[in-house]
Order: sequence, then C-alpha cells, then structure tokens
Amino acid sequence: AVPTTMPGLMRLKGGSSMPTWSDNPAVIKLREIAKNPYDLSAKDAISPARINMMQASACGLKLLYGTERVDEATIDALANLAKERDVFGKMKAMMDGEVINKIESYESENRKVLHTAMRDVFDKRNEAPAAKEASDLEMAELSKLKDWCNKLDKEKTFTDLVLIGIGGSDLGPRALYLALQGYKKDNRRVHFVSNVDPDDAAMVLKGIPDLSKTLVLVCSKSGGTLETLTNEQLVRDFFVKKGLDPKKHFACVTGKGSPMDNPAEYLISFYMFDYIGGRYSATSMVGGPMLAFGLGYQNYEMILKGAHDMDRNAISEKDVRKNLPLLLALLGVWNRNFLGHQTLAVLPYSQALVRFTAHLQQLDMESNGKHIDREGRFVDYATGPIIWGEPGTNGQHSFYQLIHQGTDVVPCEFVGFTNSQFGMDLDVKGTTSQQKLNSNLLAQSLAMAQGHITSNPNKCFDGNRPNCIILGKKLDPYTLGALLSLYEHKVAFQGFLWDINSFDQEGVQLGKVLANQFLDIYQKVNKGESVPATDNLSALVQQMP
Ligand SMILES: O=P(O)(O)OC[C@H]1O[C@H](O)[C@H](O)[C@@H](O)[C@@H]1O
Repeated sequence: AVPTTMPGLMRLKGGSSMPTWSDNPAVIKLREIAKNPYDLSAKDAISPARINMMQASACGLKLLYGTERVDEATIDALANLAKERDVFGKMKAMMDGEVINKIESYESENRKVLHTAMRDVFDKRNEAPAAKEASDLEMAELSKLKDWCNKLDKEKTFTDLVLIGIGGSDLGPRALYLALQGYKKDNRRVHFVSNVDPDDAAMVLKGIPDLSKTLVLVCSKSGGTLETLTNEQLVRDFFVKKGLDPKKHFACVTGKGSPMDNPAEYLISFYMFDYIGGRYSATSMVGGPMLAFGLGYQNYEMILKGAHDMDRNAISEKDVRKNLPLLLALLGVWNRNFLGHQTLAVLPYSQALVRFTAHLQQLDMESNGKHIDREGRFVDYATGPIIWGEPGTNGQHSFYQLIHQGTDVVPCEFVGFTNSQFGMDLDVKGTTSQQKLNSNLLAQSLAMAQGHITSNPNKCFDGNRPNCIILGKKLDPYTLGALLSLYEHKVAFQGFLWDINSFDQEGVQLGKVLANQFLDIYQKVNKGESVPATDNLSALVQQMP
C-alpha cells in the first residue's frame, strides 16, 4: 500500500472539494463487490448473451469486455464512481482550456491542457475561447504544413527524413509512423534517432542511402533536452564532414520562444505550444511534419479526424456503457484499485503496432505514476499501473506462461483487426494468416478468463485472469487516430478518477539534475583535472571499467 505520509515530507492541509477516495460511496460499494467479484471460471459464466451485451463501439472500434470480472452491478457502481469523481466536468475543463495542469497552492506548471484542440479543426469546433484560440493557431500550422508538403512533392528534393527527438518527441510519432507502413508514400523513408547513445545516431546515419536527399527534423518542445541537442550537433557535424550545408537540410519543431526557436538555423520551423504535453503531442506539429512527409498530408489529416471523433465520444457520450475511453478507464480502475492488480499488459495482435505499447508506457506511466492528488496530499490508494507488452503472437511464445499460470494476475488489453493492412495474405490449410492471428487473440482472451481445471496441477489454469479486446476492421489512418485518442482519454479519465494531475512529470527531474552533476565530473576528467573520490558521484564514475 502507498503510505499516506512520507518521511521527510509534510502532509498537507485539506480543503479539497473532492471527497477522499475511501469516503466515496461508490468506492465503498465497489470494495464490497470486490470481495466476491464475477467468477469467469464458473460453468457458463461466459455466454453468447454476455459476449453480445458487454461490448461498446465508437469510431470504428469495438470494445469487448465480457472477459473482465464485472457484472452489470459492477458497471453501475463504476458509473457512480465516475459521477462522484466528476469526470465529465474535469474532461470539459480540460477540453475548454481551463488551467488544470497544476497542484493547488504549490509551485507547478500551471498550464492548460489542449491537445484535443490540435485536431479540433473540422466541423462543430469547440467555441470556448482558449480552445478556439488553440485550434486557430493549429490551423495556421496545418496550412503551413500542407504548403510545405506540396512543395516537397513538387520539387522531389528529399527522399529520407531523420527525426531527432526523445520521449514525447519520439515515441508517439514513431509508433504512428510504424503503424501505417501500408500507407507509406513511395520513395519516402523516415528514420529515428532518440538515444544519446552515439551508436543510435551512427547506425541510422550508416543506413541513409543518399545524405544529399535527406531532411533532418529536430523535434523538442523545450528546445533544451540534452539527448536531442547532442544528437542534433552530432548529425550537423556529419553533414558538414560530408560537404553538405546543414541549413539546407535541417528543419525543426519546437515550442514558441524556446532556445531552438531560431528560424535562421532551419529550412522551416513548426511550432507547438506550452499547453501540449510531450506525451500528448503526436497529433500536434510534433507528429505532423514527419507523418505528412512519410505518409502524405491526407493520411495525416485522417489520423487527426479519427482522434477528433474519439474526442467527441469521450466528452459527449454520457452513458459509460457507450463511452469507450471512460469504460476502458473504469475497467482499469476496477482491476487496479479493487482487484489489486499492479500491472497491465497491452497486447496488440498487429505487427504494425510494434511500438504502440512503448508509446503507451510513456503516456500512461508518465501521466498517472503520481503519489499526490491535485491538492498536494499523498494518496492512500493505488494510481497508475505498470504498463508493458509486445505484439502477439510473439508474446505467446515468451511471457504468456506467467500470465496464464504465474502467481501474479496480469490484466490484459488485446488489440486486433479483422483485415491486414497490406492485404498480402494466403489461404493455408483453409484459413488465412490474419485468421490464424485472430484465432490466437480470441483463444488467449478466453483461456485467460475461463481457465481449465484438470487433475494434473501442472496442467491447471485457474482462469479469472481479466482481459478485454479492442477490435477494428483494419488499421488505417482514421482507426489509428481513434485508437490513439482512446488511450489518451482513458489515461486522462483515470487521472480524473484518482483526482491526480496527469499532465506534469516532476518525477523525471531528479535523475536529470544528477546526470548533469555527473557530466561536470566527466568534464573535469576530460580536462585532466583530479576528481576527489570523497563523494558518491566521483566514486561511481571511477567504477567505469
Ligand atoms: O520535447 P522535449 O522538450 O525535448 O522533451 C522530451 C521529453 O523529455 C522529458 O524528459 C519529459 O519527461 C517528456 O515528457 C518529454 O516528452
């Protein structure tokens, strides 16, 4: 359990308008239900009627949750929890551009959270002044991007693009690009450099066919991230050594007014804004120029459209049984807080989603890995789970043993599609590869839920391993945008339920500060100055073989 007070840190004054977690009537009710949750392993516990009833659809995605340990009373209690924790009020405040990225009475980022405005560029736009201003600014960036894409298409000067960025300036955009290889533009390739490990850049640069036809897009919201600035320098140096002028090849995406906001250094500069969190930035200019270069502007627009439509589902659909992000969030809270499961495996049965779980790790764990609530009080309930996973069926031949028979229960979210992206499939022994893939997905879901008891304990499956399935027809740009937004809002809704701030990331600062102190020591070593072995940092540096 998470302590309510922490040694050396003060517990804070009360005054919250939100009842404490344990005082919420819905929490009390859910704890009662959790003493005897729905038994999926009982005979006939999973019936066709249950499968048909426990599903919800929006924006081309269907969520099947008959294999979760819930019954209708559980869903009703979860719906009450959503009401008591005012999740719709908080979601509206977010989408309207109220300053919600803050901790009351403490130094914090104090920002709006407006990633939804980045795709609110279609019809029925949010007229709240802050949201409107943000989407107007994004429309200007989008029209600049469209012109740039047309120019690149006409001039045909560039075939390759190297994106330099890390964290939110890499994971989401990279996951989306890799997910849509069936929609790639002919004769265009995108490469990614993120790690400050020099071998990352070296390997990418080695694989570029023609540097003279290569664009470099440096992407950093803050314009001050060590890894990105170092890699930019390294790649610039490489261009110069090959006799090429970086100014004719380098473009950037950064926050307005950041140290990188220096248009003279770049072919073109695109902007994002302080109200777009890194991990929520894939549908801002952080994702835009690279995705439009690699997949075409129209496909990028379809990603935005899918994301926007799911935004509408999240805010407008007040019935939790029809609101996909909220339903997924509530099922997650049920598994985390009431059934006590610490981790969540996200298992896409789609090779295209090979980096999607990695993106979700940042999205979810950086957002909801928090130990204080919005008033600065240490929470006495669990918050964000540990997210992990790999595409199936590969995972089945690796870690699924533990999921089926291990001593920890791992809730799973499966993602699958009826059709393949490339349509290159073959009927072997009466079924296609896609059907073989999907048979495995469905089999795993059912096996985890219902289990199988035999007299041989080694072959026993307890069942009651909760999971749900997210299904789409085909992983196209629209569906991918909807899937991205589904998870963004799942995470936001969970943060609202826990009453934490899902939009800052103070937890990554301490390591950065210490890394800079280590760099000072390395600098001294490089200059031949002596470093005293009397402090931990120097002692650790001297341990390097
Ligand atoms: O885009 P940048 O400012 O370079 O930031 C890149 C990343 O760095 C940080 O460490 C944060 O934890 C991430 O949320 C952010 O996405």
